Amino acid sequence: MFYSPLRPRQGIYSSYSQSFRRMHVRALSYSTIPKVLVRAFRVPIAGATVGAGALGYANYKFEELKQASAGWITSVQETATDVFDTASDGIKAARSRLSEVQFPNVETPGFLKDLFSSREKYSGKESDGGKGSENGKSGGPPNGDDAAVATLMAATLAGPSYSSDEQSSQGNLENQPNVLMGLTRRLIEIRTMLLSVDRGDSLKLPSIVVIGSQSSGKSSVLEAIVGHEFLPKGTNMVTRRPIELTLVHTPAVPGNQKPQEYGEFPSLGLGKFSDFKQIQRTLTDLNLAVPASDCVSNEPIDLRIYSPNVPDLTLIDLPGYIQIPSMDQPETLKEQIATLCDRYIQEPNLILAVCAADVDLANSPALRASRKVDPLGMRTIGVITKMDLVPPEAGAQILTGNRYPLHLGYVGVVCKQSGKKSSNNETAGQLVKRAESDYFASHKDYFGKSSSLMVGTSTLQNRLMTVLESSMASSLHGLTNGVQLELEDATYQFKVKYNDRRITAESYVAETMDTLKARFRDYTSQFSRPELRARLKEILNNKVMEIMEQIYFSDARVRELSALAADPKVKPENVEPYWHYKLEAATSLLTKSGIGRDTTLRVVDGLRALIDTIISGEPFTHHPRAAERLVAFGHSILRDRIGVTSDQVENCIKPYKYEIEVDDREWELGRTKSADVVEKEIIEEKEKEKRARKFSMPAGDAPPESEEEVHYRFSPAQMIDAKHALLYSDRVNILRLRLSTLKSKRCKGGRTNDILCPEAFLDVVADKLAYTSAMFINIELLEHFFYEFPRQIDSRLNYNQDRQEVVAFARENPIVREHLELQERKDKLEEIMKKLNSLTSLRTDIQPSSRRSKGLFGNMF
Ligand SMILES: Nc1nc2c(ncn2[C@@H]2O[C@H](COP(=O)(O)OP(=O)(O)OP(=O)(O)O)[C@@H](O)[C@H]2O)c(=O)[nH]1
Repeated sequence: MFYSPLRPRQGIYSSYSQSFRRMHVRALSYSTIPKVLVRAFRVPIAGATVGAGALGYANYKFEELKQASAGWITSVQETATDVFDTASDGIKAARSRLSEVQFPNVETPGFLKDLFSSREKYSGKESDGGKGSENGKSGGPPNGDDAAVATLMAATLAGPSYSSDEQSSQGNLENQPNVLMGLTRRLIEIRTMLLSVDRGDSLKLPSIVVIGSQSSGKSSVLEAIVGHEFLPKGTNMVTRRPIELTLVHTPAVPGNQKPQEYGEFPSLGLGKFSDFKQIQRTLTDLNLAVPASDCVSNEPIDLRIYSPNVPDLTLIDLPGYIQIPSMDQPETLKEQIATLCDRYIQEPNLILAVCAADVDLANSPALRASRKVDPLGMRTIGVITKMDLVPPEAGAQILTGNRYPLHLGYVGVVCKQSGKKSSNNETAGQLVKRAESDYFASHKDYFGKSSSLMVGTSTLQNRLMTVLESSMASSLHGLTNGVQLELEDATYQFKVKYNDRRITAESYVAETMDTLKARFRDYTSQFSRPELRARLKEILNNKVMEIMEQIYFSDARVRELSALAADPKVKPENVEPYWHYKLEAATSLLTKSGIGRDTTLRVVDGLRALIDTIISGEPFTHHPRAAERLVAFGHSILRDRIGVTSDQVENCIKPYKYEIEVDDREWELGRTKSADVVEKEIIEEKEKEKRARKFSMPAGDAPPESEEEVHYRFSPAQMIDAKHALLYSDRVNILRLRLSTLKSKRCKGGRTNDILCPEAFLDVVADKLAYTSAMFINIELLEHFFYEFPRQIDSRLNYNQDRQEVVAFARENPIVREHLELQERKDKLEEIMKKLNSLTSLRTDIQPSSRRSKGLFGNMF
C-alpha cells in the first residue's frame, strides 16, 4: 500500500506528516549506525597512534597511492579521505575519550585491506597478521612511507582481522562489542516486525540467504555457526521449504555452567525446544509435509535460536541447487529451486554462496546465480567448505578469489568432525570446531597469521555479523522513508474509515456476548408465566378438540346429546349412564394423556427455537463454530431438564386424574372459552370444506345428474376431495349444534350440566392442567435454563478463551478483521518508526560531537 500523491493532505494530517518528515530527515542526517563508529573512532585511533604530524604526510602518500591505483580505487579514496577529514576534526576528542571508550571491532572493506596488505608486502615489512590495528595500538613513530602506510592501516584495519588468528581471538561472542550486538539485535527486531507488517518487498531489511548446490555443505556451515546439529538430514531432498533462521545472542548467565540454549517456532506456538534433536525432527516433519510430488514450497519456516554462543543474525537456508531431478522428482524441480533461490537473493539480501572446495568454482550454481543479481559481488560472501578435501595450497588459492573475485571475499571452513575421539565429553559442535582449528593450525604456512586469507567458522560468524549490520544500516534510509509513507497512509485510512476509533478483539467478543445476552433477555419475555399458560392452554385446547372428536363427534348419537340439552324437562341426573361414561372417558383421556411430557417437550421446542433465533443474523452469521457450540450447550442444558420437569408436572397434575372441583366462575369461563374454540373450529372447517369442494368440482361446472356421470366426469382425486367436503360439511353441522348447546340456558346453568355440556367441563380441566403445568415447567425448566444459559455463554464462549482464540473469533467477522488489521498495521508501523528513531540515540551516545555526518555507510556497499 503506497501513499497516493492525489490524496488531500490537509489539517492535522499534513502538519503531522510534515513534522514527522522533518524529524525523520534530521534523524537521517546523522548515521545511526556503528559504521560511523568506524570513522568516528578509527581515525582518532590512528591519529593517536602516529601523531598529528604524520597526518599531513600520510595524506600526501595517500594521494600518491591513489593516483597509482586503478579506477576502482575511487571508493577507497572517498573512504580514506573521509577518514582523514574526520581525523583532524576528531583527534582532540579522541585523545580525551580514548581512555573511556571501548572500541568496536568494525569491519573494513576487503579490497581496502588488500590494498594495504599488498603495499606492506611490497615494502618488505613483516605482516602483523592483521592484528596491528587492534585497539589502535599498531605501529611505531611515523617514518616516511611507513608512516603513511601505518596511518592508513590504522585507519582502515581497525576492524577485525580476517586471518586465521581470528579463530581464537574472536570465537568468543561475549567479547563482541555491545554496541554492535545491540544494534544488530534491534535491526533484526525491526526486520521481524516488518515481516509481520508486509511480506512483500516494499519494507525490507536484509537477511543472509544461504545458497549452494546439494551437498555443498550449507547445513554443515549453519550448524557450525549455531554449534549444534539441528537441520534436517537425509538423502531424499529433505530441505523443501526455506528456513528463516533468526539467531539471537543471549548473554550467558554468570555462574551458570550450562548455557541457556533453545529454539522456538514462533508461528507454530510449540514453545521452547532445548533439545536440538527435537528441533531437527520438527524441521524434518515440516519439510517432509511438502508432498514429494511438489518437492519444494515457497512457504518459509520461521525458526529462532537463542544462545550465548550465537551472534545476532538472520539467515535463510534454501533447498540446494540440483543438476537433474531424479526419477521420483518433478521434471521442473531444477527450475523450481532456481526460481525460489532467485526470489530470495534479490536486494537487499546478502548472499552466502556456499561452494565445496573439491568442486571447481566454475561449476558452482551458487556463484552463477549470485553473479546474475550481484555481478560485482558487492553483497555476496563466498564460503568454501570442505577445505580439508583439497591440498592446502589449492584451498588457499581459491580463497584469494583471484579467479572469481567477490567484493566481500571468501571464507574457508571445515565443518566436519575429524573422527578423532573426544577427550572430555565434547559436544558435536565443539568437535567440529576443534577439527577445523586443528586443520588450519596444521597448515599455518597457508592459513597462519601471516596470511590475509579468511578462514574458520568464527571468522565467518564475525564477517556475517559485520556485513549484515552494515548492509542493514545502508538499507535504513530507504526503509525509514518507506515506513514513513506507509505510516502516513495507514493513519489517513484509519481516520477516514474508522474516525480513529480503536477496537480490540476482546472488546468485540464482549460486545458480541452482550448482544447475545440482550437478545436472549428480549426473547425470554415470551416465556413469562401468563404467556406460558396461554401457550399450554392452546396445546390443551387442541387436545380437547381431538378428544371431543374421538368420543362425541364421531358418535352417531351426538345429535341426541344436543337434543337432550335443548329439552328443559331433562334433568342431568336422569340422563342415561351412557353419557356419564362418555364424560368420564373424555376427562380421563385428557388428564392421563401424558400432559407432563407433552407440555414439557413443547416448551423445550420453544426454547430451542429461541436459541436458533438469537444466533441467527449478525454477528453470528460470521461465527458458525461459536453458534454451533452455543446450540450444543443450550440443548445439553435442556436435555438434562426434560426428564425431571415432565415427571414433576405429571406428579402435580395427578389429583386431577381422580377429582376435579369446579366453581361457578370457572364453569362460566370454561363455557365461554369452549364456545369460542368451537366457533373457531367451525370457521376452520368451513374453510376446509370450501377448498375441498373447489378441487372436487371447479366453479361454473354443472353438478352431475347421475351416478354414471360422476364416474366419467371426475378423477379419483376429485372424488376423494368431494368426500372430504361432505365430511367437513357434516362436521360443521355438528359443531354448529354443539355451539348452540354451549350458548344455551342449559349450559349456562352451571357445573351440574357437565354431562350435557362436556366441552365446557373439559375446558375447565384443561385450564387447570395448563396452570399447574406452567407453574412447574417454570420452576423446573425455565428458571434453570434462564439462569444457566447466560452463564454458559460467559464460561464457554467468553472467559474460557485464550488470547489467540479471542483474536481468531474477532477476525471471523470481516468488518472487524479489516478494522483490526488496519489498526495493528498502524500500531506496528508507529512502533517500527519509534525503533528506527531510537537508533539515533544510540548514535548520539557514542559519537564525538565534532564528527561530521558526511558519508555514513554508503561507501561500504
Ligand atoms: N570432509 C568434509 N565434509 C564435509 C564438510 N562440510 C560438510 N561435509 C559433508 O558433506 C556432506 C553434505 O553436507 P551438508 O551440510 O548436508 O550439505 P548441504 O549443502 O546442506 O546438503 P543438502 O541439504 O542436501 O543440500 C555431509 O556428508 C557432510 O558431512 C567439510 O568441511 N569437510
